[in-house]
Amino acid sequence: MAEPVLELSDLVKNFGALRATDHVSIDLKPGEIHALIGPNGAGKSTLIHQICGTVRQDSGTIRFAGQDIGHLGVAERSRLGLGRTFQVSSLAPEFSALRNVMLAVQAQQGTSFGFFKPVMRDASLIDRSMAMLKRVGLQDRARLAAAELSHGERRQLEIAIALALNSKAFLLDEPMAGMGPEGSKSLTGFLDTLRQEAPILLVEHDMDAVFALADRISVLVYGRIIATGTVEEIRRDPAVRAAYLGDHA
Ligand SMILES: Nc1ncnc2c1ncn2[C@@H]1O[C@H](COP(=O)(O)OP(=O)(O)OP(=O)(O)O)[C@@H](O)[C@H]1O
Repeated sequence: MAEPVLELSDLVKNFGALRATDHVSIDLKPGEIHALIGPNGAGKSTLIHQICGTVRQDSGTIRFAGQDIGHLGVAERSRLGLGRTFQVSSLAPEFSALRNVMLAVQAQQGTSFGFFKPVMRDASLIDRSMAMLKRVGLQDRARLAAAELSHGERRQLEIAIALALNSKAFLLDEPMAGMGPEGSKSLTGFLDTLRQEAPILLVEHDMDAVFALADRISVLVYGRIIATGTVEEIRRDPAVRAAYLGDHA
């Protein structure tokens, strides 16, 4: 059995009297898409934030690529290869798609805003960033400002950035949100190929996408994992049906 790329053990996070993460243990194995589903306010985003370091856990451990990362900052985790996209976009809206990718790569390399090598003249950086835009199908939109891209294209751009950062795992927080049926369908197809690059922890409410993509699903309710299993196991699970899936199953 392959070692997990990412492993959360007994993670706890309280916001005052509210326990948002209640002894959560899940892992992400090479090549898989592990979906995290659950009702609004169940604690899915809080969990993603703990993995990438924007929220610090009260107790429990987070192992990534063979090391304990629970004490590391956001930038260090990103440098180790944790690629993430958020519900709220982290793109620079006035910069071109290409420049957004280039800045992310530069920041990761720790060479940001060098005086001696202006970013837009760094040919190898441009080539690498263009290759990533091509990978997500945005090569013809490279010169447009991020603000001019459609919602779906901005999501693709965030994934291009995660790819450019040589991510060893992708954390995707509701990538289908705000997409029409066509957009969701094409993103589902894309995510299916993305798993070849690195495994994906996918927070998603779109159950069609989850059922189409997930190798395993974990169900979070009031901060606790109530079940982890294959699509079929989760669809059949009476506790999951009662707490979340209902008619979706
Ligand atoms: N910084 C914070 N301070 C206090 N409470 C918070 C904070 N962040 C989240 N919470 C609370 O923690 C709980 C879990 O929220 P979280 O956003 O993680 O849920 P979610 O499963 O991602 O929901 P959704 O599906 O709506 O995105 C909620 O009750 C929320 O109000």
